[in-house]
Amino acid sequence: MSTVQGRLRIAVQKSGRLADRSLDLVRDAGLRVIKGNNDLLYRVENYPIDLLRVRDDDIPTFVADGVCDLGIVGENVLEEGKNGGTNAEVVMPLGFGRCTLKLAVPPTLDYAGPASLDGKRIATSYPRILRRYLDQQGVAADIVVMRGAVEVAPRLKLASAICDLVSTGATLEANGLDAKETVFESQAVLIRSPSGPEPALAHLLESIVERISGVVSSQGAKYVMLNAPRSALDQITAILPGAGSPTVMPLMGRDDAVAVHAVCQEAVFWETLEKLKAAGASAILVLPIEKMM
Ligand SMILES: Nc1ncnc2c1ncn2[C@@H]1O[C@H](COP(=O)(O)OP(=O)(O)OP(=O)(O)O)[C@@H](O)[C@H]1O
Ligand SMILES: O=P(O)(O)OC[C@H]1O[C@H](OP(=O)(O)OP(=O)(O)O)[C@H](O)[C@@H]1O
Ligand SMILES: [Mg+2]
Repeated sequence: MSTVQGRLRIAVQKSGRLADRSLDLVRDAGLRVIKGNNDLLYRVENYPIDLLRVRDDDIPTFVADGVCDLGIVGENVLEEGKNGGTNAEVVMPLGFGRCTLKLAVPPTLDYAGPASLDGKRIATSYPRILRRYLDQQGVAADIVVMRGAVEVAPRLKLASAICDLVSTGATLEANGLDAKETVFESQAVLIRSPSGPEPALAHLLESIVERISGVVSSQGAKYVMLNAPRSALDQITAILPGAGSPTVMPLMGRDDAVAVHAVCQEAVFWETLEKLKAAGASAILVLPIEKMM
C-alpha cells in the first residue's frame, strides 16, 4: 500500500535516457505535472498523484515494496533486479527506451561463438542477466561488474569482452568493438505494485493504467483515407497495416471506385503509401491520431 495516504505515486527516472519520455507519457495521459521546488517529487495538479523521481535502479524495488503504485523502467533493470527479490508486475511495454544487451569483443579476439569466451573475463553492469546467459550457453567466464564506461574495459585490459546496452551501435563503434551476441532485448515497461493501492485509489489507478494504454496504442497510429478501385479493395485492405475492417463508402457518380477510411494501428511508412498507389489507390490522406481510448 502506498506510503502517502490519499495519493498515488508513480516512480519515474529522475534524469537519463527514460526521464523525458516517461514525463511525456504521463502528460499525454492527461496528468498535469507541476515541477515544484522539491526535485524528488513532482505533484500532479488535477489528480491526487505524485511522481517520485529517482535513479532507475531503485524503481523496481519501490514498486515491488508498494512505496510507489506504478513505475516506468527498462525491462533490463527489472530483469537484473529479479533475482534480488523484486516482484513488481509488468502491466505493458511502452514502446520507447528500446535497446539490446549485447556481447561485444575487440577484433583482436578470435571469436567463433560464445564458447570462445570460456575462461575469459567479461565486463558488464548486468551480471545476473549475463550469468544466466552464460550458464545457458555452458560458458564458464568471469564477470567483472562495472557501473559505467563498460566499453573501455577491453582497452584497459580489464576484460576480454563486454556485455552492454546497445541501440545505435555508435558507442561500440567508437570503442572499436564488434557486437556478437544478443543477450537480452529491452524497452521501457509500466510496472505496478503487487499489493495494489489503498482501496479509495484503486479506481484512479485503473483509469490511469487505461489512459496510458490508450496513449501507447495510439503511438504511430494513423487515420488513412483513400479512393480505391472496387476490384483492388481486398489487396488495398491487406496493405493497410493493422487496419482491421476499414469503412468502405460509395463515391458519387463512380461505380468502379470506393472511398476507404481506416485506422491503422501500426506505423504507416512511405513504402506502405507506394504499395497502396501501385495497387491503384488515389487521393491518399494520412492523418495523425492524437489519442485513442
Ligand atoms: N542507448 C540506449 N538507447 C535506448 N535506451 C537505452 C539506451 N541505453 C539505455 N537505455 C534504456 O534506458 C534506461 C536508462 O538508461 P540510463 O543510461 O539513463 O541509465 P542510468 O545511467 O542507469 O541512470 P540512473 O541515473 O537513473 O541510474 C536503461 O536501463 C535502458 O532501459
Ligand atoms: O548504441 P548506442 O546508441 O551508442 O548506445 C549505447 C550506450 O548507451 C548507454 O549509455 P548512456 O549513453 O545512456 O550513458 P551511461 O553509460 O552513462 O548510462 C549504454 O550504456 C551504451 O554506452
Ligand atoms: Mg541506473
